[in-house]
Amino acid sequence: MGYLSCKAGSAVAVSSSKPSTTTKPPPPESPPEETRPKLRRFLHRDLESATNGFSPTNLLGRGSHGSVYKAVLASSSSRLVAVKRPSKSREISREFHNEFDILSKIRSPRFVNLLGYSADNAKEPLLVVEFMPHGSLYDVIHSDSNTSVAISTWSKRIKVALQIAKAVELLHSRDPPIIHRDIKSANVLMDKNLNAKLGDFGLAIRCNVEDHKVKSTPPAGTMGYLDPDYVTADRLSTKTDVFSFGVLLLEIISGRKAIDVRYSPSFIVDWAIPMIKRGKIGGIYDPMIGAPVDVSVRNHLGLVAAKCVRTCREKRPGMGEVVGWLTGLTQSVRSRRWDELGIGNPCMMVETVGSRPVE
Ligand SMILES: Nc1ncnc2c1ncn2[C@@H]1O[C@H](COP(=O)(O)OP(=O)(O)OP(=O)(O)O)[C@@H](O)[C@H]1O
Repeated sequence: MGYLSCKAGSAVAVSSSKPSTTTKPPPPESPPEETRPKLRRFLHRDLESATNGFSPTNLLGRGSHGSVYKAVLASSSSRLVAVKRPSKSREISREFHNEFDILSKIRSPRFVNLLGYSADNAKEPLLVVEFMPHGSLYDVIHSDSNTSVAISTWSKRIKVALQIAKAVELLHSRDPPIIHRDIKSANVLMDKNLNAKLGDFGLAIRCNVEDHKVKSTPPAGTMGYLDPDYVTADRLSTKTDVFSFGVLLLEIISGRKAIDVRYSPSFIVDWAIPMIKRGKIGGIYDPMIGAPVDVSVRNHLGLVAAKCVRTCREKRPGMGEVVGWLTGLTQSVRSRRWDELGIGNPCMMVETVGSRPVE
């Protein structure tokens, strides 16, 4: 199983299970996976009035890069959008421009897409992105809202995990590949039909064409999701995102936060993997909805997450494989076909998870 390392000058090794866009075009009836966006340029004053002067009542949330506001575009039949307004630090403004740079080149139903921007002189730049009425997956999982109820079945949770996996796979299969570097539940947003979309491309890096940037960009990401193997700039690889996705999958499975100091161990990986190794995989499932009834689904869903968070990045799967497994899981909620997928024996896998001694 190959993977892409972002080490400067390294060759691109491609996942064997990755679909090739040249040999396997999507069927004509399906929406295009990815196209180049047509962006609209807005006047700053129009976005200011669309957000009621960046009113606190329009505030959707704050992140480390700035604030996000709900806006009504009077010029587009009162369309709802989200306006991202950066904070003033130089580092943040670099992330802001990076997000524009990445999202202005790609568009997919799997992403929170860029719709437009404002770049008036003497005013701060603004990004206009799709409005996601159900907020972040983090909020959906960790709050007691009605939307939490909407993802309280295993078929829905696996579907959400698959949608995120497909979004990351889409980034990794670009030429040149894009590494997101900040996969986490707060960066997955839920649309009106509770479909999961990947957002926040502020830390994303395009490999190879940006070798100089890869070399000079120190490791970054979010504590709790960060690959322990990504310790220096040249250790960046697509497997960095695979690790973060594995943490996110454990979060979806267990309903626990990536780091939760109310528990010991507080890190979700240190909590879940020993349990899987001891053959107590049922213990990692969200007690709010109980473990999947189907033993095959119960074993393999946790196993997919465990494979993604392996300490040795070479042993982690590529996102193409993860998509294949989760696709199989969505089907095997109804029919058992795990043996055909060749994921292997869960017990064998447990022996090789992480760097801890084999039990
Ligand atoms: N397109 C959107 N539609 C609706 N709500 C959004 C949208 N984008 C962001 N939000 C809301 O705003 C909050 C802050 O988003 P933002 O991307 O600024 O930060 P974050 O991802 O939560 O944190 P950080 O930037 O520190 O990683 C999100 O948690 C979400 O609730």
